[in-house]
Amino acid sequence: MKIHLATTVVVIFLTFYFAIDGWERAWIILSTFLVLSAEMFNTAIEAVVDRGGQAYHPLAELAKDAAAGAVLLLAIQAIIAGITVFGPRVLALW
Ligand SMILES: Nc1ncnc2c1ncn2[C@@H]1O[C@H](COP(=O)(O)OP(=O)(O)OP(=O)(O)O)[C@@H](O)[C@H]1O
Repeated sequence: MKIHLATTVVVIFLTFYFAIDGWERAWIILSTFLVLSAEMFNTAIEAVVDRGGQAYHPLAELAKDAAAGAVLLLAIQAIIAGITVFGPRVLALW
């Protein structure tokens, strides 16, 4: 979660540094906050599962793996958004 929050601060800074606006900024901010939200849901699901006990259970495994998978999918989407929006601008600096 700390890594996600630090990344969010950096990404928002970059949207100002590169003067990104309109739909591109909306897409970047949406992607960032979706990852944060998914991480919070993941944490909530982990807490509920652990509250039920630490013993191995296939449903506990399914719940944790699905929640972690959701975070991974949205993180991949956010990386694609970042590369699409920031990539050409970073390359233009060289
Ligand atoms: N009670 C359980 N029963 C079955 N499998 C479990 C159980 N607890 C954890 N696991 C398996 O271990 C994996 C890691 O679980 P853990 O609770 O350590 O999550 P984590 O992803 O390491 O958490 P964090 O987000 O804090 O890094 C889960 O994705 C799941 O596959």
